[in-house]
Amino acid sequence: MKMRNPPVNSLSLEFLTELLISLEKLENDKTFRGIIITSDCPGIFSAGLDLLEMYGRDPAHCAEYWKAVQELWLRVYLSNLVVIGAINGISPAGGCLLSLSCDYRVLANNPKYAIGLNETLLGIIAPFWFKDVLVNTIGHRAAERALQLGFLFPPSDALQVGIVDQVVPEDQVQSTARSVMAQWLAIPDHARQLTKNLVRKPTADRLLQQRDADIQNFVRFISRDSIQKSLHVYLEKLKQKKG
Ligand SMILES: CC/C=C\C/C=C\C/C=C\C/C=C/C(=O)SCCNC(=O)CCNC(=O)[C@H](O)C(C)(C)COP(=O)(O)OP(=O)(O)OC[C@H]1O[C@@H](n2cnc3c(N)ncnc32)[C@H](O)[C@@H]1OP(=O)(O)O
Repeated sequence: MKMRNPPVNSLSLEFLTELLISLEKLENDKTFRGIIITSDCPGIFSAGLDLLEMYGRDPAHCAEYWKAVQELWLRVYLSNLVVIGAINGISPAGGCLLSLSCDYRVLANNPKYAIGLNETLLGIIAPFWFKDVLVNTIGHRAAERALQLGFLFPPSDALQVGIVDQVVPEDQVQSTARSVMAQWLAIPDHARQLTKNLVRKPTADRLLQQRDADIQNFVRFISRDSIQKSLHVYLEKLKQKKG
């Protein structure tokens, strides 16, 4: 699955909906046993959640958006398919969550391709289920530092901390992802799927048990004047960077 939402593969409501529909189709087609998620935007896996879906929007829109974000995460995280991330670009915040929700992550060795939950740098916080997935992946202490400081790990650090499973030369990302897929597909589906569910369900259940409350919390938080101001400042910084 090649993500194509130029210029930066931001996860807008429309793009999330497209991804959800595509994933559902693949899940329902029994001829598919695995997917490799990668990007068609040069140098960018995904810029994460679309800031314009959270800035200057009314509460109803924010609620609809957050529901779609939850939905995509649950679908990827709990997918019965083998999901491999072929991460061929930078993947901050929501882009990192998407990567972390794969069963295996292969990152291209380019110092620009940083990965991490950088929410605090935007003046916002990573929701508890983003945090849970990071803690599950790199452990409590490393996650505590990474989350507070908004670390974006370059490939060598990403491998060391375990946020990705493999770092390979850029031209080998897709072929490596395909070899990894072959290894994973050698395992009988029912055994692998039940095991995946056993490991991941408790984390997913934490959100499933309070989805509506999570949406309300998000809407309340994102609608605060101070948070809207932080988003404004961050968006201005992105604009000014262009010069
Ligand atoms: C109680 C608590 C309850 C709940 C929790 C509450 C809140 C938490 C909510 C959400 C968590 C947030 C998760 C996220 O994912 S936030 C997004 C994080 N993403 C980033 O920080 C990346 C920002 N982008 C960049 O750093 C660069 O754009 C990038 C390195 C990806 C690419 O750089 P490049 O130089 O190639 O392109 P740019 O010129 O910077 O960008 C082109 C164009 O795209 C716009 N852009 C970039 N990123 C985003 C984005 N994430 N959303 C929307 N738009 C984006 C950028 O502004 C440019 O636009 P334009 O100037 O109009 O061309």
